[in-house]
Amino acid sequence: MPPHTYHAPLPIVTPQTMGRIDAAAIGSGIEGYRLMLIAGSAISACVLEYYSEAVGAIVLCGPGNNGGDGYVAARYLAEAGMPVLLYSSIEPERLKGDAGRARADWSGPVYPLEELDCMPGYVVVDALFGAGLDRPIEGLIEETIAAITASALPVVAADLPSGISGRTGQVQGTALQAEHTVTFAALKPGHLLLPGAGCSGETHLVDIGIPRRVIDEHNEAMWRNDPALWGADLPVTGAAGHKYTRGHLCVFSGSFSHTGAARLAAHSALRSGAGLVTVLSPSSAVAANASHLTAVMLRKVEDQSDLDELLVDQRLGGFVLGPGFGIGEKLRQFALSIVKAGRSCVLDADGISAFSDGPEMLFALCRENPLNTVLTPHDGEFARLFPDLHADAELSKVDRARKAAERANAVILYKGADTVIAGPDGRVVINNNAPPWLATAGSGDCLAGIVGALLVQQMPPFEAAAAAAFLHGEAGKRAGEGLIADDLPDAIPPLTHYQSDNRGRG
Ligand SMILES: NC(=O)C1=CN([C@@H]2O[C@H](COP(=O)(O)OP(=O)(O)OC[C@H]3O[C@@H](n4cnc5c(N)ncnc54)[C@H](OP(=O)(O)O)[C@@H]3O)[C@@H](O)[C@H]2O)[C@@H](O)CC1
Ligand SMILES: Nc1ncnc2c1ncn2[C@@H]1O[C@H](COP(=O)(O)OP(=O)(O)O)[C@@H](O)[C@H]1O
Ligand SMILES: [K+]
Repeated sequence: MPPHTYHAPLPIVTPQTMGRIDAAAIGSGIEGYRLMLIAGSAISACVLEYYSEAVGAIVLCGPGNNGGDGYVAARYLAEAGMPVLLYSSIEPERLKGDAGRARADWSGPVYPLEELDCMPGYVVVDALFGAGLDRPIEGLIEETIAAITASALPVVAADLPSGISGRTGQVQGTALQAEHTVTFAALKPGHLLLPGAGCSGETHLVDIGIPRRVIDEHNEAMWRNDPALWGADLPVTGAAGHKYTRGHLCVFSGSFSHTGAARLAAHSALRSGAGLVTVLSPSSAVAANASHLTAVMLRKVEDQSDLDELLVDQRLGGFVLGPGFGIGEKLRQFALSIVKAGRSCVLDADGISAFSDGPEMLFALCRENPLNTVLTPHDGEFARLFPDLHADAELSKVDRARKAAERANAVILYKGADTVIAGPDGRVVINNNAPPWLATAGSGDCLAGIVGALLVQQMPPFEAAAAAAFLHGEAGKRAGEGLIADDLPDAIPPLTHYQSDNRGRG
């Protein structure tokens, strides 16, 4: 793809903000049509790079500037010698502004969309809708998308696959499935959130001449997860360090038949640099845990008085509570006393579900002890803790995570193939390095352990959660397809791979 790309961390902006960025760039003297020419040339470059053997290109142009990109791409493809068939969803004379100019510069025929023939061997350029899609697709365009989908012709999308909301990643009526999406100036949430991420195929971000300064001025405190965001906050093990300077994490085990989750988290925490990790086990499970643990330590914690005794030791910097623990009053009391004691706390799995019927006390304690707590819900757990946010169809996953973090006064690591991490201060990252085979039992327990390990090593919680999601994804890639959760801890890459200076932080 073209050499014009931005350095990490990559900002993500909603289409609405992208419109403001376009306007600001144009207002500062950059010609709008010039931006469109570069956008169209990047689309044609993508087609030529990946589909040089295609019989020709079918270019579908819509009613706005996305259609304008299509006309420009069509012209460059034709100039490169590729046969082009261009179809328009409106009478071409109705195109205005830059799109009208792009149409005027296209000297080939324009066919009405009704005449589309999905001939084998062609590649489709989708320039129907981009940032301006604002309602469900229906009628002729819906039929067109169905015909292209049925034909299985490869699709290169301009900016966004038509039908995908750039703001939410949701399908508006129907959507095209692209193999490549060429987008401009900044990623949109729809490229990274499901199902948009899946429909986008491989996304190429192209610098069309809008200065990074202009993009940064409009930043929405949202980035694609990248070490440039948190590499400078990773713990550094100095030569004079010892195990206590690397932090001591405690992981609560469940009862006799629910002990594996805690051990996965504990093992992952050690591999993520925690100096010491102790599994806290009820008496019924001490023997089961003892028979499986070596480097990880073990201590009996049966009831609140055992925990209170433990909390006196200030070196125990953080706790992972929830995996395999069981839902009930005991969990709630444990969680509240840890947060109250000002210790770092990762609440995962049952640690989240246990508060379904009344999270207010937890949230209030988190407000009193800010920057201590990370909640790691998957979608079902999120729905239990934040049912109103989950049910609000207007909200994107980013909006939901952001509102939840603000309400809970805690960092929310909202898991899934499109994991979103949000801080109570409004910062958001979307993680996109996780391979699909991470969806395996126990994988989330490992993630909770990584978060806990980074917290006890004094990493700020938003950065710790973002780094943990990234390390978890990398571990999944290193372990490879077919992994089981037992493989993950040993596949966690060394933190030093990602350490950096403060260059990219927003
Ligand atoms: N200089 C720049 O700004 C640059 C912009 N660039 C490009 O511009 C794109 C944004 O352009 P855009 O704002 O014109 O929006 P776009 O996606 O073409 O669609 C808007 C049209 O669609 C219509 N419409 C909406 N939903 C509909 C539906 N369901 N069914 C039917 N119609 C529907 C809506 O109609 P209306 O609501 O007015 O009836 C309107 O006419 C951006 O994605 C990028 O590709 C690049 O060239 C770089 C420089
Ligand atoms: N399709 C997917 N692609 C990539 N990662 C995924 C996918 N589905 C789930 N994950 C990740 O796998 C982990 C599963 O965690 P979780 O749902 O808590 O499972 P468990 O409780 O069995 O450990 C999460 O980190 C989640 O983000
Ligand atoms: K498009």
